[in-house]
Amino acid sequence: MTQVLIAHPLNAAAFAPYGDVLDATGAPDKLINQGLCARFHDRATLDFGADGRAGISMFNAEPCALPFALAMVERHPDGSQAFIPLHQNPFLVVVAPDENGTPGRPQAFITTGAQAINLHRNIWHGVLTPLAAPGLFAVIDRIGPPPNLEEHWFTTPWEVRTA
Ligand SMILES: NC(=O)N[C@@H](O)C(=O)O
Ligand code: NI
Repeated sequence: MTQVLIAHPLNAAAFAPYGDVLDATGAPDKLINQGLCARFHDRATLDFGADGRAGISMFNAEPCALPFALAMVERHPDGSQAFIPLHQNPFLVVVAPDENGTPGRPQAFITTGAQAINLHRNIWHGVLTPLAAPGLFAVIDRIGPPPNLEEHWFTTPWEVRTA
């Protein structure tokens, strides 16, 4: 029996239990560069663990279409993971609460195209899922001893769609 997950517009409050939403909207924290640049300062909680360090990688991911079959979620016990789009296309973000070591009901969001996300350490999430090409992202996450990865494959994939 198919289980449907409705994707909603991403907002910081709904995402707060799972991570940070980064954008350049609203009042900046400071104006810099002789007033020519608005700085939205220090907007994410980064964590790379005691034995890791920060790394910046470039991802070029194949886009997916909705409805999307979400077969699995994963988590990184030793570090946070941030996805910063190098384009203005919306992408799909799926997260889930932890329930005694396995994910609970996932939540699906679609970004505005002008948002980045930072997943907090050990948060269940779907892997990077662009919804349009190019699926180009900068990713800031932990570089360190493996595995820093735990996967959970659903018995039946969730069907992710918009309302
Ligand atoms: N494997 C990898 O580097 N990326 C995943 O963790 C992901 O969340 O996309
Ligand atoms: Ni990940």
